[in-house]
Order: sequence, then C-alpha cells, then structure tokens
Amino acid sequence: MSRPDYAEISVEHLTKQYAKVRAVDDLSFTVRSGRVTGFLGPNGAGKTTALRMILGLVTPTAGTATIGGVRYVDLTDPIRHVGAVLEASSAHRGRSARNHLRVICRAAGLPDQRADEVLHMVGLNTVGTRKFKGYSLGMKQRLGIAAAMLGDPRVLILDEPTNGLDPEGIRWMRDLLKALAAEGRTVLVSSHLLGEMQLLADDVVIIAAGRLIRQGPVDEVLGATAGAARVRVRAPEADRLATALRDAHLEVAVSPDGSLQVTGAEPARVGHLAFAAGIELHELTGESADLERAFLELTAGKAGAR
Ligand SMILES: Nc1ncnc2c1ncn2[C@@H]1O[C@H](COP(=O)(O)OP(=O)(O)OP(=O)(O)O)[C@@H](O)[C@H]1O
Repeated sequence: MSRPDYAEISVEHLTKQYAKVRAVDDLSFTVRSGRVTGFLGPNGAGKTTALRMILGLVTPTAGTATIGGVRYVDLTDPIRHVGAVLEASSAHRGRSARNHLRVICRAAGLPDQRADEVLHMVGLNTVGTRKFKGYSLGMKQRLGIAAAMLGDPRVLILDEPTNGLDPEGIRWMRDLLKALAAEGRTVLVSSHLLGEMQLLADDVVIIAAGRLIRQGPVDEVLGATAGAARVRVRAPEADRLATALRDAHLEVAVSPDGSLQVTGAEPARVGHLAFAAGIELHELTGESADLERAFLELTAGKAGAR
C-alpha cells in the first residue's frame, strides 16, 4: 500500500459553474498517498463543491477528478476504494449505530462483523447498541468515520470532520487520521481550523474564490510566506542592529513598537550577529512557523465568501 509519490487523487482543470457563481474555477492539484493533505480556503472558496465533484456527487462543468486514475463514478465497488465523511453522519433515529453500519455492510456485500470492527476503531464499541437519536455531535462524527472505514478504503475524504468536536475529540481525530495515513492511505481533509491543520497536515492545498492559491508540503508553503519562522529582537541601537542583520543578508522589518522582525534565521544566529557587532540586546524571541499567518497572507484580498 505504500506508494509515497503516487498521486492518488488527481484534480485537473476542474470547474463548476452554477447559475451565477463559478464555485470552482480551473482547479488542478494532486493528493499523495501516505500523507494527510489539508484542504484549506476561506468560506465559500469552493472546498465542498470540489470534494463533491471528486466523489461524483456534483457533475463538473469542465475538467476531471480521478482517484487512482479512475473517476469515482467508474470505480467498481467504490466503498472498498474511497471512504467519505461529508457532514455529521445521519442515520435512522431509532436505529442503533451497530445496526446502521450493518445495513450498509449488507448493501455493500461486507460481512456483519465489519460493523463491530469499525465501531471499535472509532471508540464507539461500548455504545454501539444505543439508538442514534441519543448520540452527541461528537459521537455522530465518529460514526461517520466508522461508516467511511467499512470497506477498508485506501482513500479517505473528509469535509470539516472536527466540526462540533471537543478538544479531546479533535485530538482523537488527529491521531486517527495520522495513523491511517501512516498505513499508506491517502487522507484529504478540509478544515477551517488552521492551528489544527498545522498539527495534522503533511501537505496543504489552499484555494480561494474557486482557484488554486498554493499546494505543497506545509513546511515549504510556510517557508515561502509570512508564515515562516521569525525572530523578534529588541535593542537600544535598533538601527545599527538592522544594518548588521541586513549586511548578513537577513530580511528585517521594523515593528511599530520599535522591535525588529527577522525572517530567515534562528535566534542563535541573530544573537551571534549582534554580539559580533557589539550591540546590546534587550529581547531575543523565536516565533515558530504559523500556518494561519501564511494562509492570511496568501488569501488576502481574494474573495472567499461569494
Ligand atoms: N448548489 C449550488 N447552487 C448554487 N451555488 C452554489 C451551490 N453550491 C455551492 N454554491 C456556491 O458556490 C460557492 C462555493 O461554495 P462551497 O460550499 O463549495 O465553498 P466552501 O469552501 O466549502 O465554503 P465553506 O467553507 O463556507 O463551507 C459559494 O458561493 C456557494 O454559495
């Protein structure tokens, strides 16, 4: 199952034109196996529409989306290839989670025992016989994942799976998705929670107004933007320090409070350069890379909500 460089999901020139809105506009990106890919964009960017086109639920106006080289609608036995969690799962209110999963198993030709296996996987085994109507939002999210995993798919697609989860649930979801990717599966997950994505994703695909803004490994995307690691430094002779740092080819910005923001160096290097120039420091703080800062820079001015 491990084919690390294999583009498991391939989106090419995908476009969806609704009457008045071009929800997705000539969008191309790839999603690799063995990694978690975060699908990010402001509200209305077109994430849900793109995921629905990948899953054959919305017909593209133009372009294609394939999974392992095959369009979803052409997959034989799709439940064994692709699992999807599109919204908090719904089920018959009076039915138990276990029976709900068994109904899907029977329709898909899977053994009943698979229902118990996936209930165990998502931590619902002790409540699997309780009726769905008593489930919390977090339990419904877990049930959605359980249903998606029934066919042991190699590709998982999730739209905002952490919606409504408490911090413990979010952490559980993160650990599960990372573990599934570590098994060689392809995990594509949309989310608004950028802090969470920074902890979860290996790669990101960022879109705005239906178009691709950036895709690649999180580290690369951060390194090329305002989200890169920075050092904040304060000195009585700020001008002289700025000159010394720029002479060493570092990028230096002066903050309104007089401190300097240095991009492209570790605190130790900044401290060393100051010491070598005989400049006294009053503060030297490393700021780690930040996906939220990168996202805001990349999507600034690009209409999200449309
Ligand atoms: N069935 C539809 N008919 C008309 N317009 C639609 C339809 N579905 C989506 N849209 C529009 O397409 C655009 C993209 O919507 P979409 O739900 O795909 O964005 P999103 O990135 O998932 O947003 P959010 O983060 O808010 O969920 C929006 O302007 C939306 O109003």
